[in-house]
Amino acid sequence: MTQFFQAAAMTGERIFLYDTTLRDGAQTQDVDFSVADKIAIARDLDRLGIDYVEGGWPGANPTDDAFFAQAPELKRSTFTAFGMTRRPGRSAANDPQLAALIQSTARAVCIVGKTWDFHVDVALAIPREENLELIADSVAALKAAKGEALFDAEHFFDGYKRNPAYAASCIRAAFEAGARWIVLCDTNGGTLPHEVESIVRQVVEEHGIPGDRLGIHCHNDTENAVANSLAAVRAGARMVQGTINGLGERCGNANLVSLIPSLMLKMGCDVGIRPDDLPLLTEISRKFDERLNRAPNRHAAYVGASAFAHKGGLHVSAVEKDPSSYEHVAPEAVGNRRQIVMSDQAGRSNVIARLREMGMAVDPKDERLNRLLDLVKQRDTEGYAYDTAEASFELLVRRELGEVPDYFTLKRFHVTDERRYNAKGELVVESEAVVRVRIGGTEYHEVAAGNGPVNALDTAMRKALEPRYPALGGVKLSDYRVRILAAKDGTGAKPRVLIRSQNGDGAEWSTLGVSTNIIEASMEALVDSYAFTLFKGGVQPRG
Ligand SMILES: CC(=O)SCCNC(=O)CCNC(=O)[C@H](O)C(C)(C)COP(=O)(O)OP(=O)(O)OC[C@H]1O[C@@H](n2cnc3c(N)ncnc32)[C@H](O)[C@@H]1OP(=O)(O)O
Ligand SMILES: CC(=O)C(=O)O
Repeated sequence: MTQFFQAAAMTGERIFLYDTTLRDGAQTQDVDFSVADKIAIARDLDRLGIDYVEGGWPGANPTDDAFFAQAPELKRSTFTAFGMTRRPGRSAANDPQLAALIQSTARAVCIVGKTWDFHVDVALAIPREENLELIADSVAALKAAKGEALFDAEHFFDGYKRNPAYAASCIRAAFEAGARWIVLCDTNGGTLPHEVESIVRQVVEEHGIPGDRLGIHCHNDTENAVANSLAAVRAGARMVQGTINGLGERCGNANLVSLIPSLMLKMGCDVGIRPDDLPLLTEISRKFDERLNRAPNRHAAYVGASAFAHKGGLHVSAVEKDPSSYEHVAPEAVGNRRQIVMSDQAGRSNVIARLREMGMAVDPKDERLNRLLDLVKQRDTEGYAYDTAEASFELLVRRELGEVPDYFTLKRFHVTDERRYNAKGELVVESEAVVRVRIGGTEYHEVAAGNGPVNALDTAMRKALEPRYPALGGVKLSDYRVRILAAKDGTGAKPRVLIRSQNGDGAEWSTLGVSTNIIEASMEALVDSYAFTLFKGGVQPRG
C-alpha cells in the first residue's frame, strides 16, 4: 500500500503567497533582469497563481521604471510595488519616493521600515518616536491612495530579541495605520526556526496582531529560510514571502519552489494554487534558471532532475515494488519524474527498470541480466558514468544483446592542429582531420578542416557517413562537456566527454566517451551519437 505522506494538520487553512523575485531576487549578486525578463517571470508567477507579485521599486532605477510603465496585465496576482517609508524631515505628501509608489501602475504597495532600535539610532539617526511616525504616516498615505498597503518590518526578529517593546510598537504603528499585512522580516537571516516560531506566537498572543494580518520574509543565511517560514506559519502567520529558486540578497530568500509543495502537500494549506497547477513548478523553476543562463540545480528539492532519481540497488528494488518506499511525494504532483540511474551502485532491479524505460520487457530471471549488470559495473570503474548518458547506455545494452546493426566501423583517424600568424600578422588556429571509415564492404577516406579538432573530426566523419546515411544530416551537437576523472593525475588524467546532440525535431540525447586522450574520448562520444541516430531512426545498414 502506498505510503505517501498524507496532509494532516491545518487542512484548508488559507496561506497567501507573495513573490519578491523581481525585487529581492534582483538584489542577488550576478543577477540583472531586463524588462523582458521581468515581464516573462511575472506572467509565469501569475499562471501559477501566486497572490502577490512584487515587481520592483519604481523610481529606484530605469529598468524598474520601464517595467512599471509597461507592466503586464496579471489575471490572478496582485501586482505590487516596493519602496520605503518617507524620509525624515518630509511629510508623506511631499516625499518623492512615496509619490512614485502612488503614481505607479501597481495595485498594492509594500514599504519597508525600521523596527530594530539599533537601526533607528545608527542608520536613520532619528529619535525612536519619529520612526513610529514615519511608519504610520507612510502606511496611511499609501492605504488612502492605493487601497492596499503592506509593511515589511525590517530586522524584526533581531530587533525583537534586543528590544521587544520597541519592535512591537513599530509593527503596531503599521497595523493601526491600516496595513493589510505586517510582514516580519528576518533581514540578516540569522534567526533559527524555534526562535521564529516562538516570536511569531508572541506577536499574535501578546501583542495582539492577528495571524491573518501577519506575513513572514526570511533570508537564507543559516540555510533555514524555508524552515523559518514554515515555523512562522505553524505559529499563525498567514502570508509567506519568497522567491523562485531562493534568489535574493546574499544567500537568498526562502525558496517558494520548495515552500509551496510543503505547504500544500504536507501541511494541507490552501495557498491559492490549484492542485492541477502545482506541476507547473518544475517547468517554471527550470525555465527560470535557463533565463538566468545557469544550469538548473539537479539536487533541488521537489523539482531537481535528481529529486526522484534512484541509484542504490536496494532503493530501486523497493521502488519497483512501490515508489513510496523511497519517495516522500509522487514526482508527478510537482511536475517532476522518476528516474532509475545505472552505475556501480546498481542491482538487477536497476537494469530491469531501465530496460523497461527503453521499451524492452525482460524476464527477471533472464541470465543475461547478470551479464549486463557486470558489464555496466566494469565500465563504471573505467569512468563510463551512464547515469547522464542514456543513449550510450542504450547502445551498450543493445549491442550486448546483438540488436545494433553494423552501420559503419571507424578504422582510423588522424588530427593535426596548427597555431600560426598569417601574412597580415593575425593569429590563425586551425585543425585538420583525416578519417578512414568502412561502410559495408567499402572503405572511405575523407579529409576536413575545422575551427578545432572536434569540429574537424565531426566534419570529416559526416563527409564519409552522410552520403550513405542522409538521416545524420539534421543532427547537431548542442552541448559538449569535459570532466577530468582523477584531478591528482594533472594533465595525464583521464577525461570523460559528454556530448549532447539534437535532431531537427528538437529531440535530444547524450552520449559519452572516456580515454586518456581527449580527442579519442570525443570521437567515441560522436560515434555513439551517429549510431544512436541511425538505430532510433530504424535506418537499415548499407551493404
Ligand atoms: C532589507 C531590504 O532588502 S530593503 C530593500 C533594499 N533594496 C535596495 O536598496 C535596492 C534599491 N535601492 C536604491 O536604488 C537606492 O538605495 C535608493 C534609490 C532607494 C536610495 O538611494 P539614495 O537616495 O542614493 O540613498 P542610499 O541608498 O545611499 O541610502 C538610503 C537612505 O535611505 C535611508 N533609509 C533607509 N531605510 C529607510 C527607511 N525604511 N525609511 C526612510 N529612510 C530610510 C537611509 O538612512 C539613507 O539615508 P541617508 O542618505 O540620509 O544616509
Ligand atoms: C524587506 C526585506 O527585504 C528584508 O527585510 O529582508
